[in-house]
Amino acid sequence: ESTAAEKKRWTLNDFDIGKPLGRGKFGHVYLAREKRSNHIVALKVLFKSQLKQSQVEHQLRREVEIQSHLRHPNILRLYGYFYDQKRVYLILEYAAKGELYKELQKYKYFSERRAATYVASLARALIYCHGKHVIHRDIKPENLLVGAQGELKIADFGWSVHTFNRRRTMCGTLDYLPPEMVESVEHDANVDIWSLGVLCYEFLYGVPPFEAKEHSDTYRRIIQVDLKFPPKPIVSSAAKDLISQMLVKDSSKRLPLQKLLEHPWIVQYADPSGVYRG
Ligand SMILES: CC(=O)N[C@H]1CCN(c2c(Cl)cnc3[nH]c(-c4cn(C)nc4C)nc23)C1
Repeated sequence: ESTAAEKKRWTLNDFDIGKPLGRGKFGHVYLAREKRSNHIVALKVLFKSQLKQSQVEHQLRREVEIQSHLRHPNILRLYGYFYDQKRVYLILEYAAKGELYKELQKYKYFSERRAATYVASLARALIYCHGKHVIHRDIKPENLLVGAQGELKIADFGWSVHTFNRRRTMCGTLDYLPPEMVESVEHDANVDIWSLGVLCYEFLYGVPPFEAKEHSDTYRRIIQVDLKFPPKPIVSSAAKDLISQMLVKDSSKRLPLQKLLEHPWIVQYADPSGVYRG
């Protein structure tokens, strides 16, 4: 259902612009206040010139289309957008406690309670997305923000896609498909389970599991699932068990997100409110 905010034709005059919050690849994000309602938002300003030269207009349209229709406490709202001669403006929910990766840098790694609480809330957000045939495909600390009550918000749906119905290629005959379609390894919602497993590891150890100096080494470690748990910091075997069930090469054998929420580590450590209160 579209709200009044969705229908309204917004312009820059509707907002008082505040301090810059950060820089995305295609422009800046500013704190802003909508004049009539005094509602605080984050205004993402993108330059059309840069969007054009990077051929990401279609990706941006998809991001807006997808994120504006998602309603979940752990997904950053996109209230609307507008544009002028040179720029496109996205009116986004303001996450009062900022970027999660800065917290991770500050603390090096999170406690099991904090990590499990975050992983459980992300799993719930992804279950919601997958229920709408949306896969995020870019779950990483840089795309996670923290709301006023400490709740996690998935932002930046720049890489999300609607999974088109694969009836044609899944149970239909493959006979008529050209080699490039039979060959291409189609990915499905299970890519987000893998990424959540990588994120869980990074929350607990402070580094991602397949990190290496060279990209080629990281690539090899990923395809070989070269998963090692360092002796420090000390992490429970329950956490290692969960991560091991998510970082599985065969995407159909990864622990389903619903099962993740029933895993002993989540049940024992995640705060049921989905909010880490420190
Ligand atoms: C790629 C990209 O958009 N990255 C970030 C920049 C700020 N932006 C925010 C977005 Cl899109 C929404 N809410 C935010 N809140 C903050 C923030 C709050 N504090 C106290 N410090 C910061 C920073 N930033 C945002 C997303």
